[in-house]
Amino acid sequence: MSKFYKPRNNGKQAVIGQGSQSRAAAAKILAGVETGLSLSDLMPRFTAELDLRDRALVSEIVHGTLRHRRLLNLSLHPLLDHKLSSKYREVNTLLLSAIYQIVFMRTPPHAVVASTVGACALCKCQSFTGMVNAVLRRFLREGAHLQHSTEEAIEFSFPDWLYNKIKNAYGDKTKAILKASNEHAPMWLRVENSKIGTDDYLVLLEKCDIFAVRTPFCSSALQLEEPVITEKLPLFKRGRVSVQDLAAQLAAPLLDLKPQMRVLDTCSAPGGKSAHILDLEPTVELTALDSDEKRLASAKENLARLQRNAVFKMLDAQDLSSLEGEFDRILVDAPCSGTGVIRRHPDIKWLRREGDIANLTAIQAKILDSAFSKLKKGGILLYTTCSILPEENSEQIEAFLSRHADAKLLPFNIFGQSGGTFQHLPGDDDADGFFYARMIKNS
Ligand SMILES: C[S@@+](CC[C@H](N)C(=O)[O-])C[C@H]1O[C@@H](n2cnc3c(N)ncnc32)[C@H](O)[C@@H]1O
Repeated sequence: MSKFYKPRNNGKQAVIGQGSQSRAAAAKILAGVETGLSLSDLMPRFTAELDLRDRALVSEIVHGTLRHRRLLNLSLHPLLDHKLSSKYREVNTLLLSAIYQIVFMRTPPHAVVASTVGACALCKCQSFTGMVNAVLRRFLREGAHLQHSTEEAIEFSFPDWLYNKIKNAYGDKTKAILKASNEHAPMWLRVENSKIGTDDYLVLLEKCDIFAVRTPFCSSALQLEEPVITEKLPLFKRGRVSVQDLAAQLAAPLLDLKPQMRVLDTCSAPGGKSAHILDLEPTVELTALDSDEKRLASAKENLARLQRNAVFKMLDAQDLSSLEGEFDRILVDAPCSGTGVIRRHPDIKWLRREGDIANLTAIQAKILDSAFSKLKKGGILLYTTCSILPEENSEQIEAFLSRHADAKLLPFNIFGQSGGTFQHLPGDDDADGFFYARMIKNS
């Protein structure tokens, strides 16, 4: 007997019921992640035809299934008599996402089964309709229980290599980090305070029945009670507000900007911190670089919405020798593992490979060195990542300081604490995981 499920043509036509389209889109997106593509590429591609409600449903199914993938697999595995060939990836992702909907979303089981069975045809696997139906019915018959594991990496659905790195770095705090990384992230706004006060914007939000709270850590930040689409935010199109996590909003103020300064943002796209720099000090001469053409275009678009100007350049920041002159302030918001923002991008858990980390740390070190060579004496370089791994953060900065005798840490206060570097952990203060290091070049 074959080890794999065989497609069967049993002559039955699956009924494509209401909701099948969104289930099929979710299954295709999840299968795409398994082939190494990111959610930011896949979501727009597979949800373009759906209305806003279905898009939100697909997003919830996809994010949740990725958050709990190992546990869902653990629960699915005993229900399968054979393996599913990778040729029929969508069958597997349909089943995983159906279990997610039944257990975590508490969607009525009959609706999940009907829409998932109907989605088989839309995923070009109608020959698996009977099998999908049988597996889900068995899951329900046997109590619809999620299997659990005593292994933390499985229980919190992290790949072993990443779990081990986090455990080595954080010991007892590991469980809290994993738990926070699997939770829904709140939506934070950054009010453009050079144009409108935070309290005034809060009033505008309330008039639109959108409720938000302030934080003691940052005067421009508002945390929404419920996420909304940006189209619903008052004056969004007119550039009075941006969506930006609290931890990211705490970066630009550390640059201690002054009027007319020359400022370099080495890794600027999609422009979140460039925009904040220009809001804090609109008179600075900002050069915004990125090595990715498409992403740089999105930074340009964002700054245009905010009615800000910068000199944009597509450039690999590992070699800045072509850039003229020196800068008073440099931000290196480096490409990183993204391990501090898994709660927003759960695909990171499955897309990153252990070997990526050494590549990233090498690139970060080169960007830091080339950026420092462009810093004026007495100038400030701010290094940030949305990573929680020491090799990209504290160890990276230790190595940098040992290479540059003319660099020294410049202490700062953040989240009520002070130091020359700061590692924020995901979920603390309702913000993302983020690392900050501020250096000054000796004059
Ligand atoms: C963390 S993101 C930057 C986010 C941005 N600072 C913001 O606040 O919106 C890192 C960026 O670095 C860019 N990048 C990666 N390698 C680079 C390199 N060698 N030189 C310049 N930019 C690079 C990526 O394309 C990506 O846009």
